[in-house]
Amino acid sequence: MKKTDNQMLVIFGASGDLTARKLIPSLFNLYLADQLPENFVILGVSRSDLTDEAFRDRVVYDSEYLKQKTKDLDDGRVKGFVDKLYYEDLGDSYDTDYAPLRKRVEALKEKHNTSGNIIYYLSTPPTLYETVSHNLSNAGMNTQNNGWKRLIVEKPFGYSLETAQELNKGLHKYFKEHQIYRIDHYLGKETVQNLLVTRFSNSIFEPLWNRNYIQHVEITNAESVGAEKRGGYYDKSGALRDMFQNHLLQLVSLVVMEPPIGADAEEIRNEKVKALKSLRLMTKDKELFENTIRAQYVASKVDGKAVKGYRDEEGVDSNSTTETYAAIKFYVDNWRWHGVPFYVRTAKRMPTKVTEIVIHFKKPHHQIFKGSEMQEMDNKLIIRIQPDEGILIKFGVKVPGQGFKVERANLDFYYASLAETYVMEAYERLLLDAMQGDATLYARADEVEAAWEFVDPILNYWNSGKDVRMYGYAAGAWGPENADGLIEGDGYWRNPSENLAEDPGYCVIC
Ligand SMILES: NC(=O)C1=CN([C@@H]2O[C@H](COP(=O)(O)OP(=O)(O)OC[C@H]3O[C@@H](n4cnc5c(N)ncnc54)[C@H](OP(=O)(O)O)[C@@H]3O)[C@@H](O)[C@H]2O)C=CC1
Ligand SMILES: O=C1O[C@H](COP(=O)(O)O)[C@@H](O)[C@H](O)[C@H]1O
Repeated sequence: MKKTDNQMLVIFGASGDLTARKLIPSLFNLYLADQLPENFVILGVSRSDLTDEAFRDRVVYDSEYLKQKTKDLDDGRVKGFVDKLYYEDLGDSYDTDYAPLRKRVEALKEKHNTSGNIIYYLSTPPTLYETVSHNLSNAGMNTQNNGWKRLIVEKPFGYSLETAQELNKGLHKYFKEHQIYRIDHYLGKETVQNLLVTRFSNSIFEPLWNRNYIQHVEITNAESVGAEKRGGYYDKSGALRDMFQNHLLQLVSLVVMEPPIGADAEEIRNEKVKALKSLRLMTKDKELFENTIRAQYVASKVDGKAVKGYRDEEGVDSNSTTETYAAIKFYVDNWRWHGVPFYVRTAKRMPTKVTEIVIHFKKPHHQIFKGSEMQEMDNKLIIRIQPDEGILIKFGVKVPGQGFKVERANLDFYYASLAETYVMEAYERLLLDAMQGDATLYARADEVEAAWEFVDPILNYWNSGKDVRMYGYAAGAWGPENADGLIEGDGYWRNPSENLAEDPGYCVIC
């Protein structure tokens, strides 16, 4: 087991949604699992006027999640965690003198013997990332003389290639790259990490993992929810920025990358950057027109209940041209993937919540078993990221009896079958990694920029004012029909159900 130094976690934006919904519950779970260091303190920081007690009430005692979680726990366990929580009010602005904050940090360090190791977690709006870093530096709080200092930065990391580059430059004025941890919570998901293990710890997949055997790769990220309470944020972002540029291109990079020489953070991230840089940029209007689809959900009924259209959501412009659905077809220009199309789609208000990667293998070159079913008989490797996490291989078997009727059978593995094993939540895993100084599951500056480089031309085209179609799709449907045309040459989108084992997909026999 890796060692976790004694340390302090300072969360900026601690009065916000992310702190209450994700960060504190994850830290609490780490505490229950005895994963926190012996001497450890969490200091929440923001502009809200809160005492330590009010902060503790807000993020622990009043939290619905923690109420459930602590229901059957003895109070001592809860109190043990709560005693590690403190709060510091910054005043009217994040752009202020951090001397009082420094004094508080010093006092807590002495009181709890946490040493000078500190993680600063920026859970504020992104516009404040550089401001906070600058003021930490002004107060001498980024120096590493008396212990390491790390900075965790939330998404979104930039709004475009240019803004991401500016942000990287801004942060690098105050922190070295090895101190910066850019969070992408998909990398904290167990099944996403398992993608590396599936590819590089088995000898049966790697020989097939290339253009000779793979027909196409399909990635679906579907959410059944709409913009919810984040309409204001989402309307300035859209599906491409919110999900595709970060989480989905991370998945793509793990599928595309070459085997790293080891499991070290830099080795893995070097390969991921190379993978992202090999995505073929689409720059001409014609290719952007042919290979990208955007759409918005419109009002409909889901399970008999009326569901609002996107433009009627709270915080969303009633003439909004922000996409809630994006489907992109692209190629990877390298030796391994030449000519293999990748189809990636992400959307809100789909029939179910599901994320999966499907590797479609080529059909046998020569079919000796005849019959219409054989047209459908390609092998698939389905890597289910969520829910019902697992891996499934579809392959043909003979139906007992006369002749050679072929049916498709499943070879599968489900994480749920590991009932005894505790599977950490993404934020738990990522927080623990940062505490231990392991950046493998965090995005590096060049990785984020390479992803933006691919996405920028698509966004520019969509926002060019040229006649780019914004399709509509009924809330609760699998996106616009026009998206079928995108994948047509390679079949159809696999519209998966929540349960992987029962999912027949679209094929004739599954
Ligand atoms: N919430 C989520 O599910 C997710 C959030 N993120 C990212 O995490 C970060 C935090 O998210 P979340 O907690 O939802 O954000 P919030 O909007 O809740 O903001 C966090 C805190 O920042 C302060 N703040 C908000 N707006 C401003 C402003 N205009 N100027 C100064 N301070 C402001 C507020 O604290 P105070 O007024 O007390 O200073 C607020 O409580 C964001 O970067 C977000 O993009 C990423 C993925 C998911
Ligand atoms: O980063 C984000 O992710 C969530 C989806 O995360 P998941 O772990 O539930 O798949 C998405 O709803 C949100 O819009 C986006 O900002």
